[in-house]
Amino acid sequence: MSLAMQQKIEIAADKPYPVYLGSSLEGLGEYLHHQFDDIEHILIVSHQVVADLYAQRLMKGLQDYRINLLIVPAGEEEKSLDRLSQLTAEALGHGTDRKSLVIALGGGVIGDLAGFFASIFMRGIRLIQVPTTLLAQVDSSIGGKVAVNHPAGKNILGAFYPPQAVWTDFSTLERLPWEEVENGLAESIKHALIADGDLFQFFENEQKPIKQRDSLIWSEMVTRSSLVKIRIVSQDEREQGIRALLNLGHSFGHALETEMDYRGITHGQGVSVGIVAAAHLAFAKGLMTSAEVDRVIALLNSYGLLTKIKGLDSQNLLYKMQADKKNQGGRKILILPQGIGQALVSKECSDSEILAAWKEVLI
Ligand SMILES: NC(=O)c1ccc[n+]([C@@H]2O[C@H](COP(=O)([O-])OP(=O)(O)OC[C@H]3O[C@@H](n4cnc5c(N)ncnc54)[C@H](O)[C@@H]3O)[C@@H](O)[C@H]2O)c1
Ligand SMILES: O=C(O)C(=O)C[C@@H](O)[C@H](O)[C@H](O)COP(=O)(O)O
Ligand SMILES: [Zn+2]
Repeated sequence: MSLAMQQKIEIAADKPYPVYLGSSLEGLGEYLHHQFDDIEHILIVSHQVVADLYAQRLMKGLQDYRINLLIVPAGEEEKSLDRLSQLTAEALGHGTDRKSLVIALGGGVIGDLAGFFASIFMRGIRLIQVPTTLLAQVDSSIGGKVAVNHPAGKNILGAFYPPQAVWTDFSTLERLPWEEVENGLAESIKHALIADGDLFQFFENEQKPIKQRDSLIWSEMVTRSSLVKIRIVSQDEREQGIRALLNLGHSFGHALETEMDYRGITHGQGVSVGIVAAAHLAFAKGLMTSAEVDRVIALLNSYGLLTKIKGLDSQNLLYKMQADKKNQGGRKILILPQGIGQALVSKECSDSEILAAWKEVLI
């Protein structure tokens, strides 16, 4: 995969920040030198596998800084208060102070965990997101949501904490295992379904080059999908309105993840099954035709994404949905697709309609 030209896109927010698409890991040091004159110490938070692949390249540009690399075990279950506490102890042991910078080098788990750590350590220290999974590049690194999970609810403890910058190097996706690509595709297809019908068609038409990891098509896929997220969070940083659409599939997906104790299911798989459930609910509400529901399921299936799940109880899952952050006054609020390329926020879904949607995806 060759390096594409770097593109800088500014996110409109209370504190605007840039997303650099198609940048190079080696170039981050020069950027930091140029932007900040008061950083001496950097904490890089990563997984071992990612550090083995990319820490050296990143550190090439960081020779003038005192660097500590903190390794977090991989897995959604590590996005926890326990791991946050462990990170805090390690950071203090390394003399981290208010002028230190955190670099989150990894996927969404690292971005959310290290990001939440940065948001609360000494009441907040600076953060740069360096996303290395497809999911993190198109979704989690953008928009400032950071969090850890709780046994009773996904991302229940968190913050809106914009980074100083998002530094996206497409070449880090070269060695990403296909099952992790699938997780990113779930969110990318979600972006297409809620806001960009042409992107949905792109996913339908470009299956071969996407599966073959054609570098130009991948750059286009990451860029177009990131642009959907950038456009939405720039209009509504704190989810007062349109940003909620990015939660399509998540009321169902988060319930699955919580019910399974964040093990044996990935976030992307939960989202993929959740999109299917939301599409069935949208059909029941007259918002989608059955042909459109079939089109969504066919696209997810064509990339090998999960569209049904075994061995779970719909009543338990309905109960888990009570922890959804979109709910108001005990009423469930769901995001429903409206055809292909549009979505809406629905406050009108009854428990029996939601249970019926669950039954469509449970086997
Ligand atoms: N903050 C947000 O807006 C937001 C958005 C979407 C998802 N999320 C969160 O993101 C998390 C899921 O993120 P994810 O799907 O990236 O999973 P992940 O962070 O667990 O990464 C998946 C696996 O890929 C490995 N990996 C990472 N980069 C690699 C690379 N370049 N090459 C090879 N292996 C690599 C990791 O070590 C890990 O084992 C969930 O916790 C979800 O809630 C947050
Ligand atoms: O950025 C957002 O807003 C999203 O909803 C993106 C989601 O893909 C992501 O999983 C997010 O972390 C979910 O947010 P939450 O508020 O439901 O925890
Ligand atoms: Zn998500």
